[in-house]
Amino acid sequence: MSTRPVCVLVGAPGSGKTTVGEALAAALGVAFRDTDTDIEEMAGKPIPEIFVDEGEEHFRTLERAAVAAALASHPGVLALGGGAVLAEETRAALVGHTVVHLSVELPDAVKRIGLGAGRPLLALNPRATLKYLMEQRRPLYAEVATATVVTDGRTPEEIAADIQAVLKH
Ligand SMILES: Nc1ncnc2c1ncn2[C@@H]1O[C@H](COP(=O)(O)OP(=O)(O)O)[C@@H](O)[C@H]1O
Ligand SMILES: O=C(O)C1=C[C@@H](OP(=O)(O)O)[C@@H](O)[C@H](O)C1
Ligand SMILES: [Mg+2]
Repeated sequence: MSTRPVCVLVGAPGSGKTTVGEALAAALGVAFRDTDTDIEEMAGKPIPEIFVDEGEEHFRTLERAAVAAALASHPGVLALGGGAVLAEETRAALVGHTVVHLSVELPDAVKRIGLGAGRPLLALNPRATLKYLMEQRRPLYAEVATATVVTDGRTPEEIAADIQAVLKH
């Protein structure tokens, strides 16, 4: 059996990578993995605590390692954290994989994220920070994606069905 993910999900915080990834994996009958969960297991603490105790740079180091490990070993659906594509090493590692960009515009992302609970980068001024992050990262998501699926105004199940259609092509 292949050890490559059937699909890697990238996109901004609030695009639904974790939620849609779980629905997609269930629909396909494969395992779901989220690098944020792997990082929390590696560090032995939740992501906000990693940011407080060791800082973002350390989180990014763990994230590069978690993504590389999962790309090499996870045969199911893989969701990355929204900032994983900031690393050139990770963008290079994604070449050759089936990478779906879940796109979301600011209004839906803000509604879904709320006050940014559990997302340390969005703890202060979530709307303005999210706007900045989305503008900074949009070209990076486009660079790594082999397909883009629009999520605004759609349910996770509808989005998962769209991704399944993409995977059949
Ligand atoms: N298509 C959607 N429509 C409405 N709410 C959604 C949708 N996708 C995700 N959500 C909600 O938005 C929040 C963030 O979703 P999540 O899957 O954690 O996004 P990501 O992993 O991309 O940051 C969660 O509360 C989730 O229930
Ligand atoms: O955008 C980011 O830099 C981050 C997004 C989060 O994942 P989600 O995109 O799943 O929220 C998580 O990896 C961490 O809080 C940093
Ligand atoms: Mg997530």
